[in-house]
Amino acid sequence: MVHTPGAFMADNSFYQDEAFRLLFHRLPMACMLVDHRSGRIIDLNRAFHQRFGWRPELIIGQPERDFPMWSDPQQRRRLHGGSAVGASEPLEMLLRGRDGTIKPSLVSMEYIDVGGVAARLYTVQGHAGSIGGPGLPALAQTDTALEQSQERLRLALDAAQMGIWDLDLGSGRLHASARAARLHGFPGADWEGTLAAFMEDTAPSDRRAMRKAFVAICRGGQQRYRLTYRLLRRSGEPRWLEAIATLNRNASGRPLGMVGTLVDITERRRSEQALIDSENKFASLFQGSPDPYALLNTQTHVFIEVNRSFAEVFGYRPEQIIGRTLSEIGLWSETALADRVHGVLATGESLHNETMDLCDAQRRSHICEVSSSLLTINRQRCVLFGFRDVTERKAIEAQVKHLAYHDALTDLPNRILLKDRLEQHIALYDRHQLKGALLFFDLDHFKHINDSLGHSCGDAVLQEVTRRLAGNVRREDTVARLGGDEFVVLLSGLEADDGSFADSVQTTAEKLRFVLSEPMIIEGHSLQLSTSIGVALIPDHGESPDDLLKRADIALYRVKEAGRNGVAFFEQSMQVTASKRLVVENQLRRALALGEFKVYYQPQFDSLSHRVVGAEALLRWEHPEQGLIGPASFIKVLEESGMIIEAGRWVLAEACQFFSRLRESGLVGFDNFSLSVNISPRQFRQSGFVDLVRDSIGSQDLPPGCIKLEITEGVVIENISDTVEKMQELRQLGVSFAIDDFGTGYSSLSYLKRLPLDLLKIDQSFVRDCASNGNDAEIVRAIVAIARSLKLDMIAEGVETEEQLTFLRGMACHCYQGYLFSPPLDETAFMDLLSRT
Ligand SMILES: Nc1nc2c(ncn2[C@@H]2O[C@@H]3COP(=O)(O)O[C@H]4[C@@H](O)[C@H](n5cnc6c(=O)[nH]c(N)nc65)O[C@@H]4COP(=O)(O)O[C@H]3[C@H]2O)c(=O)[nH]1
Repeated sequence: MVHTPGAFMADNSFYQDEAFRLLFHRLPMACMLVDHRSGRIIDLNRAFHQRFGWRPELIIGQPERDFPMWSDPQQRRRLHGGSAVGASEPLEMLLRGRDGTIKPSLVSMEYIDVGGVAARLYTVQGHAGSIGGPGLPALAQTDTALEQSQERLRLALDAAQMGIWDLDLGSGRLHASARAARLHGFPGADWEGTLAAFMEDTAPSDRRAMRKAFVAICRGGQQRYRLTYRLLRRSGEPRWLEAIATLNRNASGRPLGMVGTLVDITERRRSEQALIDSENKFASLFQGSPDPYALLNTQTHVFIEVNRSFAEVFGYRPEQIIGRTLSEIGLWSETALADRVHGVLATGESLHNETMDLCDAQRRSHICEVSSSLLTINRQRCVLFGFRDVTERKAIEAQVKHLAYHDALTDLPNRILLKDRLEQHIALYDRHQLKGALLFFDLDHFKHINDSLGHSCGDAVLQEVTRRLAGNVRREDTVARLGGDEFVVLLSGLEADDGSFADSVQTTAEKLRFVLSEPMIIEGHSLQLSTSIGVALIPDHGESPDDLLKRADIALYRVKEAGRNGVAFFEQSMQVTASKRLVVENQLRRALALGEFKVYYQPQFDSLSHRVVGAEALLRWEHPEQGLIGPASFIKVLEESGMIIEAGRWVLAEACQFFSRLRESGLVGFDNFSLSVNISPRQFRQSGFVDLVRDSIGSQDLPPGCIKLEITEGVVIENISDTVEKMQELRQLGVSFAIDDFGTGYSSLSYLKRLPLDLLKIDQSFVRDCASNGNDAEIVRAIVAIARSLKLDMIAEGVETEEQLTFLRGMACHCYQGYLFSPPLDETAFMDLLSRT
């Protein structure tokens, strides 16, 4: 390695003591300083350069043994052969100048301590001439030369702000130069007095230490010593002084006196202390940090230090890791990452929160954000690595991402992921002439399970359905849940060439339907599901995910319409029906906006008192071209499209206003007439329904008891507890309830018992043949018995004949509505009828 002087000096940071360097260069004798450990030349002084012509910038950093100055290597070895400590005897040597001349010189070598580092100081004290060169005149030791030399030394000491002193051990008198005296707080010029007087302000503990050291020096063979001590000045801070002294002995080794220098090192101490403080701060930050940290040597790639958190996170004890290399530990298991980190150490490049996969002692993976910075600690260049373990955070992020594309309950792909896969599959099928199918599943009457057995049971059913579907399709197929009880299966990569493609889809769909229909035991309940499946073939039925989903849904709608529990493939005609439905929907929306709806009223007649006791409000559509249309053809569309909410609100308001007009006309009273209004399931479930009823009735100042709400089984089945709660709230206002179509659906007696009902309507489907069909007669009888036992009023609807009425009256059911008495009438006709009866 080639050392440039600048680089070598920078490396020898100990050689930064400005005072020493000044003194070194001002010394009158030629001096050379060598780093004892490396053997490299640290510095040559000015006198050396002048005497031998060697230029410091070419010499500094070179190995001293190769210095061409040594003309005779044996002489050099002799010089080194002396004691390993202290100073060598002066040796006459022949030294070579830069111009090649050989100069006889008196050379001595001394081991000294420079800033805590062992160094060799070569001193050339004089020479007697030169051989083979231009030759210099011999230097006589004249007084003038001595004076000049002393003056130079004084200047050097001044420049280094050093005082000098000497102590005569015989007399105990100490002589201090003016600067040394000033350093001890004595004013004026040179000082002379006793050692005790000079040291008076020295801190007592330091004085004791000095005394001990002095005794040890006198007894031992050591000649030079260095001491630091504090002066406790009355004014201000204590000052730190450093004394470097040489002990003079006589020929028999008895100490005679001492000479030495004195320098104020308070500032140096302060900066040293500041450095220690900063190192302590660094150490406590390093150790106390919750994040793992490791310090590595840039050259050897050895771990110098790791903190507590590092040990905890990566499972190593510090002693298992400190002193070992990066490669030995294998913290970065991936070769590419390890190479990157070796690169960071080599170049000093810094990392900033770079995500890396690391391995702990148990070879477990830790995802960490790694940062690094280059530092110099104890003159060693090292890289500090900081690790933030983000394994958990990354796992959460991955989970959040997973949740965005999966259904939380079943962990199946959700609509977004399904559409994404569908998109990819469509493109793939197109390229490879393959086909696929989209199966849209709806669990028939799943709501019943949720409502009657609770949501946890419903969830368990959905999970079981997931298991069955996933377990009965191929790995390349996708099972997705779109929400609620809607599942989709994407059958992929089917061969397109033979005509049996649709058949095989049909077979798979039937198989899945069968699999789902197998009984399941959920939370102790034995359940059996039936499923409706709508199928869209890819690419036959659509080329985009949205089209395919829509068409599979249309096919599913068809299955539901046909009574559920079946499979239907999409057909173009279904699209036509769906489109027609859409047209009707648009027309209805228009009708609502343009006020084409009307309310008709069908009287309810008490055959016992021969009085009209109420009426049912029935919706009609006055179509501009088709005339008056009954609700049977459009009420379902209103319900499914959600328009029933607005239409229902309008009917309720109309009915209340009509009642108010009837009342004003004096045709009815609050206590002898009630108006029934049909409430659809969707309308009943909407939030704010109770307020809507209260406001509609209140706006006409009607007593709530004159309005009767007719609900169907659909309302009850959806959510019994919510239904009961809402009914009770309205009941408290005074509103009464009738249950329409009782017995036609799934509602059970237990439901009926829980509902706060007032009136039970006998459905016209039972009334129609009650006089001629024994079964229907029995049903009517049973319904009448139930109503009676539950203390409910009764009314029969759809009564068209006297026979029916006679039968009903025989059952003690006297109230009825039907064509026998009157069809539904518009407002005017209804008022006419009232005024006539
Ligand atoms: N065959 C026969 N039918 C008779 C006889 N007497 C009355 N009807 C019809 O029977 C239906 C009785 O109404 P619903 O059972 O509540 O059945 C209603 C009700 O469920 C629903 N509906 C009517 N208006 C509304 C409304 O404003 N809102 C809601 N949500 N549903 C309504 O539409 C259904 C059908 O209503 P409409 O077509 O008006 O049909 C009415 C009425 O015209 C008769 O003697 N023989």
